Amino acid sequence: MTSLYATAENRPTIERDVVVIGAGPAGMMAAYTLKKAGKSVAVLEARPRVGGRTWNGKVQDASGKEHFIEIGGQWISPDQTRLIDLVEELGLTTFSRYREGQNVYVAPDGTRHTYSGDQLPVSDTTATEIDKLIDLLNTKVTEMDVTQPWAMPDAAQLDAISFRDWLKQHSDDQEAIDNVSIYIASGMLTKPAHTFSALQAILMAASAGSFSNLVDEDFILDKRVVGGMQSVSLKMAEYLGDDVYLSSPVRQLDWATTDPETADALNNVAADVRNGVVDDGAPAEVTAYSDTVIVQAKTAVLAVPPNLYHRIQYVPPLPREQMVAHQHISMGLVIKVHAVYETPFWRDKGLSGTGFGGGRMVQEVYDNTNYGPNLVDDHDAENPHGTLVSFISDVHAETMWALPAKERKQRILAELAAYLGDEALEPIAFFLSDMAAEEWTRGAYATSYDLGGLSRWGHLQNRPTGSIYYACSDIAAEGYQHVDGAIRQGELVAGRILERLQ
Ligand SMILES: Cc1cc2nc3c(=O)[nH]c(=O)nc-3n(C[C@H](O)[C@H](O)[C@H](O)COP(=O)(O)OP(=O)(O)OC[C@H]3O[C@@H](n4cnc5c(N)ncnc54)[C@H](O)[C@@H]3O)c2cc1C
Repeated sequence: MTSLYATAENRPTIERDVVVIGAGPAGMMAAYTLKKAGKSVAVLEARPRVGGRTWNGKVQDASGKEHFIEIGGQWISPDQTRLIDLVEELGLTTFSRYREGQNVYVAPDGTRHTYSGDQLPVSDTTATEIDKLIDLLNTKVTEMDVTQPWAMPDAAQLDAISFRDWLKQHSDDQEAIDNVSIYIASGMLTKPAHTFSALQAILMAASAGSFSNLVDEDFILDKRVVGGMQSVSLKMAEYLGDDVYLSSPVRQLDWATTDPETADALNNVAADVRNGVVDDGAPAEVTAYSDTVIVQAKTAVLAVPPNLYHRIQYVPPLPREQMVAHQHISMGLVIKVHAVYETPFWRDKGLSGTGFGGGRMVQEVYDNTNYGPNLVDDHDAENPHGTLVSFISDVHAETMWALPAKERKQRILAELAAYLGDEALEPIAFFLSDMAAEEWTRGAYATSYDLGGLSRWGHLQNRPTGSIYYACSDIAAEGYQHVDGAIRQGELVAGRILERLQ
């Protein structure tokens, strides 16, 4: 079969052992591991940069000074050991998030309370309910094998009930539910708690080791990479050199021959791969057609988020179960808010910059001041600036994008002021990360299944299709939806491919 992409002229055709599609942390790690093991690779990346959802960015203040920000993923937690080791191997260093002083809690009635430690300053009854829900979730985590959540004995039941309704089954304290819910709904999956299942929520917690780890912001938001998380992919790109092809979206992937037995002459249906491909994962001939280069290889790594699988035309089409499953995976939605101030004024007031408020538009805020210097081009100089980061998830994000820019900014800054005081109303620079507007991502932070989808189709997500291997943080076990998960996935598929290419 031919198509526009297969027949377009003026592109070189190259041959490699493996073609990697997507230069996010997962694709880069796969290519880096394969090349170190002596295999030839080509990485085809749609964007004009590597790093995917990790992105070292800048924002300008009124005087023209540029301040460093991380538009995408940035934090590393202590359990994310594969990423921690890689950061060291690549010669990068990390620094800790500022967390000295009191945290702030804004209660449902709008009252503001300061506190220290993990325990939110709520009533004793609500505190007991929160502890009960956390214990329940921790128990469910111990029952789950994070590499196969669908195999949990009650997987189907847990996947048939929304996380919100599951919490409601176990508590009637709305403040407790809101404050437990934020760690997974707005805080991680960035979808409303009624749109994903309890099983999906338990997977999120299990992938971080326990639900308690998600609640502990000192754990989950522990460290950042000096110079930004995108540096991890940039360093691997240095090693890969000319093997990375930027601005090269893959439009078509030829991966198998059709199965003549499935042709239906009576209804004029051409042969397809409905019977599946025997020996999935075995090397075969694949051809990836991108805008700048055509790569012929023995195997392909599809390292793009699952919501974008359908952007590629597969020849022949993928087997029916994959085509069905992929329709039930979607991106969450979150705005990452960056506000830069003359100084980290909250520190002078004895505040850490950390704030929580379950049910509010801005449910979490943190001190995100950079390591040492904050200016993009002034790496050695000390400077006084401070940065806050906060997040606006799902329906709240939609509400914000519907507003005129000026009103949107005022509404968001008023939320920051509710936590840290009126000084928050006057940033010198302000930026909203909007990965939903990025054609090659289309949301944030990551993808998850519809209600019922994980137990039904999860078992397919890591299984190769013919000679196509899948790698992405969104189908990871440990480190699910995080850079660590992407790195683990890249390394895992590289290992499997190396075994098959022997
Ligand atoms: C705002 C935000 C904040 C986050 N915060 C954190 C955090 O603090 N800590 C953390 O660990 N994680 C965080 N994450 C998640 C983390 O960034 C992702 O889990 C990680 O980047 C996923 O890596 P990946 O390689 O699997 O996918 P991606 O990073 O999405 O990379 C996929 C790549 O594939 C490319 N691509 C897509 N389609 C094609 C095609 N057809 N042809 C060629 N290339 C294609 C894309 O351009 C992209 O470069 C955050 C994410 C966002 C968006």
